[in-house]
Amino acid sequence: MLTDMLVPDQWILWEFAGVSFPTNIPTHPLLVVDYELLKKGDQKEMDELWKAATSLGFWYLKNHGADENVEQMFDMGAETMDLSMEEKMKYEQGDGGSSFGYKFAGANAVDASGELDKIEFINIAKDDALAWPNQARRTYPSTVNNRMVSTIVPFVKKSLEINNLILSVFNDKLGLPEGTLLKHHSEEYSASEARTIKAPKNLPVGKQAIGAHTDFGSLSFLHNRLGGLQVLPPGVEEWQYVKPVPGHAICNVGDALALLSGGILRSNIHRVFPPPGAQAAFERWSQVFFTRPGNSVILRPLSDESPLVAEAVSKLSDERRETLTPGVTADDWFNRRIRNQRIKNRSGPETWMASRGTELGRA
Ligand SMILES: O=C(O)CCC(=O)C(=O)O
Ligand SMILES: [Fe+2]
Repeated sequence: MLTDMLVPDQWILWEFAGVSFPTNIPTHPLLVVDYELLKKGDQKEMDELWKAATSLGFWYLKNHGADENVEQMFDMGAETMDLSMEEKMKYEQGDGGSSFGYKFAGANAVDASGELDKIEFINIAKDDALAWPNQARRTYPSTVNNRMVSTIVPFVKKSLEINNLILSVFNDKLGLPEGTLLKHHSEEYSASEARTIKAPKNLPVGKQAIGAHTDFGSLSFLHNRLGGLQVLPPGVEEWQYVKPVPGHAICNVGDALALLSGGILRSNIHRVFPPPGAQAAFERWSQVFFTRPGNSVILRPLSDESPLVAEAVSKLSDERRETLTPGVTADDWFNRRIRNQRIKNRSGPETWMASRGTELGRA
């Protein structure tokens, strides 16, 4: 098993050469999937992707061709975060359960105690990027508008191409009628979005920058440069860092695909800590594209469309089957999770519990 995992002993930092990831902390290797091979329909590569997505639910993706787009997104993010707080707050996502727009650091809880998150981010709806210069969902700061054509639309399109190919591989592996998963993700407005995240430097050691969570949507295409991301792998009691590796995106399955696949695809819990060791002295930037189902898609296992899903569901405990069959729309699922994370909506630990997805038992 270990032979086909990447365990990088030697790697250089993306932007901060000379300040290396500590060697004395627990890390978790990920399988590596080659996007170029996936595109060619390489069977072995598709098997590798399937293995990763059904075991940990996280993998590295190389040869994705998006690095330049990501660097431009970081530039857009820096320009946006440099705006005055007053300006940024004009575009804040608010407490109603929508995630598009700006989120200030401390707007969300990171756990049941109500401790505050440490990151700010800007979320741009896929629907707005694709509708530009028309507005689909909301307005954005000038720093976003100015880079919509040069930076954001290309990043969104590239991310969609990649995540859609991965969806089509999953569609085949699950034995779903051709185009089922794509249809569930591209026929109507959705919560799909690009997110640029900034964590300030010198955060208090041992505090969560982003609380433990499973991702809300279907697929996350993540790019970070400094350590901090941690996963809690199945059967393990210790959180482990995922190393950022040059040229390798980090991809993971979110709750929506776990639900639609009857738990065959794994949505694994993760969180973000301040960068480890000497890396803590730097700002931490990450860039994500989240593919999420169309707003009206009902989240429940696609048993009627796939014997494989039906069989998986038949083997689940009653409790697990219930968790995986919320039977609500993707819009409601997403809105509930976002809304109950917002500290303004908190009445007590129960608000945090109401923000949970498939983490139950592991969070
Ligand atoms: O910043 C990271 O490395 C991960 C971010 C993340 O998990 C998220 O935004 O859902
Ligand atoms: Fe996440």
